[in-house]
Amino acid sequence: MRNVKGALSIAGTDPSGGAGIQADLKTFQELEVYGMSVITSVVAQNTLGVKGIRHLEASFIKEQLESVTNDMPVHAVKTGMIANSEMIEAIAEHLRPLTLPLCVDPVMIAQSGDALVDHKALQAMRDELLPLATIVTPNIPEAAALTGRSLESEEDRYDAAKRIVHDFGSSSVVIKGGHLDGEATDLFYDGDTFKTFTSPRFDTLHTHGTGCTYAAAITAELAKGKSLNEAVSVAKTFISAAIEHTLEIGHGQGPTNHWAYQNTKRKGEYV
Ligand SMILES: Nc1ncnc2c1ncn2[C@@H]1O[C@H](COP(=O)(O)OP(=O)(O)O)[C@@H](O)[C@H]1O
Ligand SMILES: Cc1ncc(COP(=O)(O)O)c(N)n1
Repeated sequence: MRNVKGALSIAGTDPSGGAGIQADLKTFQELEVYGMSVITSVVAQNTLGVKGIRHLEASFIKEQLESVTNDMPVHAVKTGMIANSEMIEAIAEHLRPLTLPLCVDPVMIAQSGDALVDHKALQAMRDELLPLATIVTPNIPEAAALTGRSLESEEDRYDAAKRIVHDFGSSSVVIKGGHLDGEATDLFYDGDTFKTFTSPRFDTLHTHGTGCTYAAAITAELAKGKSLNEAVSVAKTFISAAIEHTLEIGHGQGPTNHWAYQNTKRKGEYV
């Protein structure tokens, strides 16, 4: 078998292609990692919002997981939208013995404001999934929901990062700064040191799937054996290019540009 690195996304779908499984597979491919996917929920959504959701049974999610991990080269895993505690428990039970690098993107609501998971899932996320996470990637509202505290100040963000690592057991966390004002600054903490990753804030409405894409880029880099610091650094560059060179498609909050990173790297500038 050739030295192929593989990444598995366990998430919901987005038929408009900008978020969920679809965004993850595009991101894995752009970072030259073989992408695989297990679907948790089928979502009818686009750049204007969520119209409907059909959840798959936890037992069938387990069957999908077994199909992939019993046969294919999985070097890192990402979890995205997981709608209820039964799914979370089944996924955690399968992942626990595999001890693979795991990026947990604690998806709760879509950019449109539509809820994607039920409230019981939050406790299961804390109890079952966060202790397995190599890194967890909440945005500001998700970090507030996980810690049960509001994140108004910079100090609140530092405290939330410490709580997620020291109380919930994740090896590291990056609290994403998309919901802040000013520069787009993400706060990384690995239980020992803090590090910020900053980019200019691009003035655009089209940020559908930014969190998914960012977490998928981290997962792809972990699959290649990169360190957490290197993985987050590449993901930041990847998502910044994807937002800056927006495609301006869809009638609402459009998707990011998943090929902007490679295009810019190959040509020195985006062409
Ligand atoms: N307008 C923007 N300009 C530049 N970077 C952004 C912008 N919005 C979000 N980001 C970056 O995109 C990544 C995803 O963050 P965020 O949008 O907060 O996640 P989510 O989609 O989960 O809400 C982070 O690195 C964040 O800093
Ligand atoms: C299946 C699925 N997963 C996640 C999101 C959140 O996307 P965003 O990154 O815009 O918050 C979404 N809209 N749909």
